[in-house]
Amino acid sequence: MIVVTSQEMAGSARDVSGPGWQSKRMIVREHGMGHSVHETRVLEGAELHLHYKNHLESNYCISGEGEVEHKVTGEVFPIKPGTIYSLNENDPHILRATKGDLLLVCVFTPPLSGNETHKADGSYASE
Ligand SMILES: CC(=O)NCC[C@H](N)C(=O)O
Repeated sequence: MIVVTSQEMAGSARDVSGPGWQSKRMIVREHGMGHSVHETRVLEGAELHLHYKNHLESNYCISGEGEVEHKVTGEVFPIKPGTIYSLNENDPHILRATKGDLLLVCVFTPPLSGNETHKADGSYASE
């Protein structure tokens, strides 16, 4: 069994941040689960242009409010506590935190190794 706490992740090599976000990679590739699970905070007012070309990602909102815009279709979906959105087609998107920090439980497949930050195109490198 694998047990990891947010508290022990704080300040570790798997506590990673970028412009407007911070993420604790709690379950990662080395755990062998086939996915990674992160506690992600997107700071209020942040607008992230993301395109996970090499990964599928789901995000479940715990607190805060925001929206996710599909860059191709132009659709905009509100995000509030209890909302999950899944980028099942490697969808290019814009994530906005509009009211408070967005606190998300984030799942990546295939799993991240834990120390990734975004490339210029909004993706993470493949393995
Ligand atoms: C929602 C999103 O993709 N935020 C950026 C950080 C990412 N969730 C991660 O955990 O690396």
